[in-house]
Amino acid sequence: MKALRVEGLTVKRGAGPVIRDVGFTLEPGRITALVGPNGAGKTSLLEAVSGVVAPSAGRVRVGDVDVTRHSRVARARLGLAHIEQGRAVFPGLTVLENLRLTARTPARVDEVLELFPELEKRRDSPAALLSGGEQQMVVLARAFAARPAFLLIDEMSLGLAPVVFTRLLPVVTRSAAAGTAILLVEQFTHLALGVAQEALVVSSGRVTYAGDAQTLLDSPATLHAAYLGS
Ligand SMILES: Nc1ncnc2c1ncn2[C@@H]1O[C@H](COP(=O)(O)OP(=O)(O)OP(=O)(O)O)[C@@H](O)[C@H]1O
Repeated sequence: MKALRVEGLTVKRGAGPVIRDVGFTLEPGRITALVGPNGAGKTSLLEAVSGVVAPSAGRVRVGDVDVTRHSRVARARLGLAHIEQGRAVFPGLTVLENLRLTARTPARVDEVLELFPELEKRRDSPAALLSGGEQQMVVLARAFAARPAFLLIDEMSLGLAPVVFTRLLPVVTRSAAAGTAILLVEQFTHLALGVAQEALVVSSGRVTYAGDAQTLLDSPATLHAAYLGS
């Protein structure tokens, strides 16, 4: 299976660069937690990888293909999915209808519902009637239904209580176990590091830590220093 490689990525927004010379690799089946202070550039980095914004320098490769100038749709065809911050369900459609929008086959819908037993029970409910946590599950399930090779997830916990968010994490782990490479941006740093194998800390647009996630969990001083940019 292919890896996604980011090299020397620089993104300019407004007055200047908000991402500077960032590089990392997403490997199949691995979860990378991307954490850092507010305004560090995490969302901008995801947007440059998925093609929402164009970088001013650097490259994004999917396997051997340089996708830096590819449209978002072209990247999606190569297996790159991006769940953006605040991404919503289609409220008037049932859970099943929401999933059918991205699933390639009816069998894929059934597979995804097996991953989300909570949704199976509500499959014929309009998505608007689900709780916030269940709606976020629909958003995740819709992304998984497309069986992406690479999945960028931006603050899945937004608006959710930590206890609800905790219920979503095992699904992310199962999806990685099925081969998806995942980049997980999260405000709940410790929860994200807890499910990830790799970690990237970004501070003021630069990578200040790249390596083992467990090391950051074990060393609050290292995490703190990376947040401060040292
Ligand atoms: N559309 C935009 N135009 C100009 N500047 C922007 C735009 N979007 C973001 N920025 C700026 O880019 C910088 C990085 O923002 P970004 O949202 O990528 O950071 P973040 O790490 O995701 O932050 P948070 O954790 O608060 O969501 C910030 O200084 C922000 O003000």
